[in-house]
Amino acid sequence: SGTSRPVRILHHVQKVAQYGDAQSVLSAVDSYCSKIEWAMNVGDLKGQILDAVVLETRPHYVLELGTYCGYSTVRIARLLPPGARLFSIEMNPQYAQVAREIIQHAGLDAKVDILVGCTSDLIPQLKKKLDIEKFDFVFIDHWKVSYLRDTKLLEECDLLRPGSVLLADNVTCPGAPDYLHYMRTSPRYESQYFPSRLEYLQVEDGMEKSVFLA
Ligand SMILES: O=c1[nH]cnc2c(O)c(F)c(-c3ccc(F)cc3)cc12
Ligand SMILES: [Mg+2]
Repeated sequence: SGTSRPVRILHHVQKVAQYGDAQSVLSAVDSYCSKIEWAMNVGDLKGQILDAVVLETRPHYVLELGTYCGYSTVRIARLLPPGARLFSIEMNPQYAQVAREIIQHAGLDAKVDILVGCTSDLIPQLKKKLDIEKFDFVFIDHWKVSYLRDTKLLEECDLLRPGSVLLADNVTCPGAPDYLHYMRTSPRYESQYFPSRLEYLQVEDGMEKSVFLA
């Protein structure tokens, strides 16, 4: 087929979702991906855990690792107060472009910046580039083998403060065992597992919430 899966998702959103209505954008993605073709969005079940953690954290500065089509970006940004900012890093330029258009359709583009590149290259540049001191909330949803490396990079770049919350998707499926072990044994974090299901399927998955202590 000529188009990519993300482009087909974007076209569905543009066809059925109400412009400026973030919830209708989320519903359009979820209905497309549960009925027509699966895609690696965090989905509605794990999305409800994400919502709860964002509401509880009330973050001003948010970092997302892994944008894909922007589903979780919309999910988070719709809950942010005016003035809060979300920076999302995506290494695939095609994904990033689709995400920008889905985020714009949701009316949330003023709160969101998508940075195209590799997390290991961009994380060390964030303080200088964004004039940001620390992130209050980090959503980790890019590639399981990079979860631990990038978390250590956030620590080394002094981008976390006591109370910063990290939430990681897919810690059970596909799984990030080294990340889980680090978070559950490090004295620098208070970690908690939220069991759930893989997006659009009956397979077990879960999210790990970790609070940086110092
Ligand atoms: O690579 C990923 N990045 C971010 N999120 C993912 C995800 O939520 C998945 F379910 C999956 C996934 C893909 C294939 C499977 F069989 C199971 C899970 C992958 C990712
Ligand atoms: Mg995921």
